[in-house]
Amino acid sequence: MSIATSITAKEIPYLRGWPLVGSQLALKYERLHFLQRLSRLGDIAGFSFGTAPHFLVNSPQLIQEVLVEHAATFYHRGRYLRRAFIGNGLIISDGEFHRKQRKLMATLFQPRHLATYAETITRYGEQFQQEMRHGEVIDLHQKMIDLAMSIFSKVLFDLEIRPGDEMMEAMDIALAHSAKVLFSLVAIPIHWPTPYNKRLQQARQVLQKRIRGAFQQRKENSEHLSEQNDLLSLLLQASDDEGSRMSDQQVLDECRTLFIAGFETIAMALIWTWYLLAQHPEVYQKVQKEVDSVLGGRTPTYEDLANLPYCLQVFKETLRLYPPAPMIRREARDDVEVGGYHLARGSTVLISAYTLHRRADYFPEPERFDPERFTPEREKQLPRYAYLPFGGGPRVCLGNHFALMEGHLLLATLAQRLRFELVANHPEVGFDLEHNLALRPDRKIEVIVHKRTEEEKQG
Ligand code: HEM
Repeated sequence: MSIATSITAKEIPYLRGWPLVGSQLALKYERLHFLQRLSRLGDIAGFSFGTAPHFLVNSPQLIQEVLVEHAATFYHRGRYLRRAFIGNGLIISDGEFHRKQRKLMATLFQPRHLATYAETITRYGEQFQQEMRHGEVIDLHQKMIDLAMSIFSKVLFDLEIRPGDEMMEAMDIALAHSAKVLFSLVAIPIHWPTPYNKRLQQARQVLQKRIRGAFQQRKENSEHLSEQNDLLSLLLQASDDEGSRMSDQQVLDECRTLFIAGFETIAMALIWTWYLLAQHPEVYQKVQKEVDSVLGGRTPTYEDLANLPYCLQVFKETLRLYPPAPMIRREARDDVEVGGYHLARGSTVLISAYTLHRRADYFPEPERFDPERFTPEREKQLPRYAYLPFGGGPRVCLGNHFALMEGHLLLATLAQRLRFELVANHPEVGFDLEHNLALRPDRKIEVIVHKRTEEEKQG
């Protein structure tokens, strides 16, 4: 089955869904499986969902057209997120306002700031490993969420958040809600007094209270702002070429945005990294050999990263197999041609790093975990937009350098001191893309902690 969307345009293969609901159930309950079925139809494939035409675009060339060349035509729709949690933050904003905000916010991730965030990351990493006991069984999933939350709240707001903090649950509710509304044909207004909305409002209040608290504190001590290096303080000081600053409301919206965009993605990337390493001892040994020879027992610094290339390869390969943000969504403002295919105004385009990263023509034996794919020489041979964990074009992830640095540093810090072994007969984990935006394991991942001895380190 295929559809020709104009007389001259090429035909787009099409996957027909159920009458009335189209592919809604498949997208809601078996999203990854459904996206993979679509990707097998070709570089672009259509499916039915609601009244608007929907397409999965799965080739580097077409993705470049959507995200870069026609970036102004394909916009990012996020009105439900806006109402509920983010206001008009960077993920939601559009056009000239987005461009201006992006420029302002890029200053937060300059190398001199990254170097100070690096110190926070390794401090928390060392604290984490010190608290581990040899032989104990831990829930890797929960521990990585706790670690990522502690680091991110420190970097973002200079807040100390410990496991069990109310922020954890509030974030979970916020993220699950964002995912729920993304593929619902009917959205219940959030001011209706349903039990679900009550929980949502409570979560929103927790996030607002804590973020406003940190914000108020900066405002009251504004004379010390320039001495502080957390992202909130930098946002308050950021100014454009004419010297204008963001309004207070905008600063708050951007803080919430950074939190929502950055925390869960990093946490998931860390979980998948350790899960894969526990399954591949030969890769783990190579990581440990590298950290032992470069660091010799000391805590890594930002400057060390250039000398730890294998650790970075491992992290990049993890993001290929399990991209924490596995789907990007855009809508066409106007009729548009993409790769000779005609897409009508109002069409929705999905881009899935999960299916793209499984194209065997770019990643032979795609299900195999193989960090050698990311040696500098081999990475250079990949076509642009074949590897897309952070998206691309004017909306490419703002925190991509930060995220790579955090993964790289934590890998080096922890691998030097610890080894994780999956408990015997651990079931294969599945993916929970139905309840959250990020690619999450759908169950506990239990591992046994091994603290490395000096003999082990000397090989
Ligand atoms: C491994 C971790 C991460 C992954 C895989 C990831 C992935 C992504 C992707 C795919 C997008 C593009 C979405 C789109 O085009 O619609 C994005 C956007 C964004 N990310 Fe990340 N991200 C990560 C970490 C972070 C961190 C740590 C931060 C903040 C410190 C962050 C902040 C943002 C922001 C603000 C945007 C919106 C950019 C815009 O629309 O201009 N991300 N991220």
